[in-house]
Amino acid sequence: SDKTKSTLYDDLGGKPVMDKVIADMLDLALADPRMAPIFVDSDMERLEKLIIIHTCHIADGPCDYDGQDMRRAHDGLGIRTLHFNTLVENLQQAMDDQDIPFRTQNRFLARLAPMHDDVTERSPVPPRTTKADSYSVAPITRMGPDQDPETPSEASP
Ligand code: HEM
Repeated sequence: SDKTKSTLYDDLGGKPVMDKVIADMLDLALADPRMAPIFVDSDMERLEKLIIIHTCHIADGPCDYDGQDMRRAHDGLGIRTLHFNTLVENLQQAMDDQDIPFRTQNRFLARLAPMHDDVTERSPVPPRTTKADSYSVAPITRMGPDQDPETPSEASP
């Protein structure tokens, strides 16, 4: 590879800028009451370090992320598309604050967007229990019109 060509990580401003961007992104997320509950059980110091290494790796910086894969890391946290989009907004705000050009921001966001499905969960579909289901099925199968106790048949004494 061409060592004289800058990486996306370089274009984003390298470690001094990106460490600050990630710290600010997490501060913004924790300050948002829709986001904070998702982080309650997390060691934020550890998480910040891992995300700094991971984002550096994603942006072709000089870092090797060997932590959990994204699906496993986020499993069971209840993260929805709303949370994903909010964190992206927090990240954009943090990058704006460091005067990272939009063009460069978008190159980075384009590498994060495909992780949406690994990070988020869909809401479970509730079982379909309507009044119509129980009324139309249960009485008819349990007894026919002849056995209706309210209308004794002609044959009964
Ligand atoms: C592209 C999007 C995302 C990336 C690249 C990413 C990256 C990471 C990384 C590298 C870790 C550490 C994994 C480990 O513990 O080994 C992590 C954990 C975590 N992420 Fe994300 N994340 C993303 C989206 C989100 C979103 C949208 C939320 C919620 C708003 C979130 C909340 C968390 C939490 C709470 C943990 C820590 C879980 C724990 O304490 O074990 N992440 N993420």
